[in-house]
Amino acid sequence: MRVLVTGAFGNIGSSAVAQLRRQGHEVRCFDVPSKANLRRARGATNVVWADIRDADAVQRAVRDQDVVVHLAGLIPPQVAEDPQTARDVNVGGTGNVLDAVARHNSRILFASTLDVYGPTQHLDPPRRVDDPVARTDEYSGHKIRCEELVRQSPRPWAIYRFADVPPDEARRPHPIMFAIPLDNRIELVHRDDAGLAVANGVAADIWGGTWLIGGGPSCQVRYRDMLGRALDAFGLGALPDSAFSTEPYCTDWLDTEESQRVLRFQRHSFDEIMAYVVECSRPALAARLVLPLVRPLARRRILKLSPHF
Ligand SMILES: O=c1ccn([C@@H]2O[C@H](COP(=O)(O)OP(=O)(O)O[C@H]3O[C@H](CO)[C@@H](O)[C@H](O)[C@H]3O)[C@@H](O)[C@H]2O)c(=O)[nH]1
Repeated sequence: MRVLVTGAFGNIGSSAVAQLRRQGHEVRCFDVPSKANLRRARGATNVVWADIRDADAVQRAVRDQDVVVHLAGLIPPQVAEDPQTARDVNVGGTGNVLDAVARHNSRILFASTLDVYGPTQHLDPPRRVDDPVARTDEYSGHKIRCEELVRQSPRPWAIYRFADVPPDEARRPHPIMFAIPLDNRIELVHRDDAGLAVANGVAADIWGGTWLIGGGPSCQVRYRDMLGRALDAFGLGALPDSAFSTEPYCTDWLDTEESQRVLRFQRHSFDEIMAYVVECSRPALAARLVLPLVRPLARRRILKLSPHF
């Protein structure tokens, strides 16, 4: 199949592209020429460097494509930094893709998120596809609006709601890490499993459906487990509970039984995901050697990001 992937050099995108190509699909990559993307794209072929807000560029890229995997978008915490731009990219960009898909008789696989459920810790897990959605911030509002637009498409569509997909490079410390209560349920999915779900999906019977993409029961943990594992790996040790919010936050465990049955993508456990994350973000040897010396300073700098501490 000919598959256009927007946001092709992002976290999920780069894994999806590799696995689509491995499965024999003809992949065209669409992304913005940011420094990070140009670095990731070294040696890549069939690349369209353009902005998803550019309707003409999107039309040209979608022509002749059987499926569009639409991943291009801004995610938290960047969304909050410039909400108007984020809206133009996330909602406006999706509108451009939907227009092009309709014009060129293609299909759309749209990337959404479990954030659309809002805070759900007061409910029994897991979250299911038919649970109600609730806008709690800009990002969830964008994705809920995009899901509505996608469902109105005259062409075949599918929506993937992704759990947390840790990237293959260190997440910079940011105040958002303190916004999640430590006992919040959270589900992870390995980026290669997320990419495999995309690759397996384009030729599967997913159309007209919404699919939950999490790592499955072995990846359902508490935020405390996930963060603790990462902090320990860097020799930073646990941070005080009082640094973390107690306000409900939108992460939860997902019912992935049906998506796993159809997409066969869950290949990594929580332990394997965290080992991968630690490996990818491991500081250079020199930095590791001085880490014990700067540990108190590093902890203080991270804790300074907490509005609760
Ligand atoms: O103005 C912009 C901003 C970003 N991007 C691209 O969008 C992609 C975003 O990827 P990344 O930031 O690594 O996030 P992912 O974790 O891969 O996010 C995917 O999964 C999220 C749900 O977890 C979805 O919200 C996103 O749309 C989808 O790309 C990258 O290729 C960016 O270059 C654009 O094309 N235009």
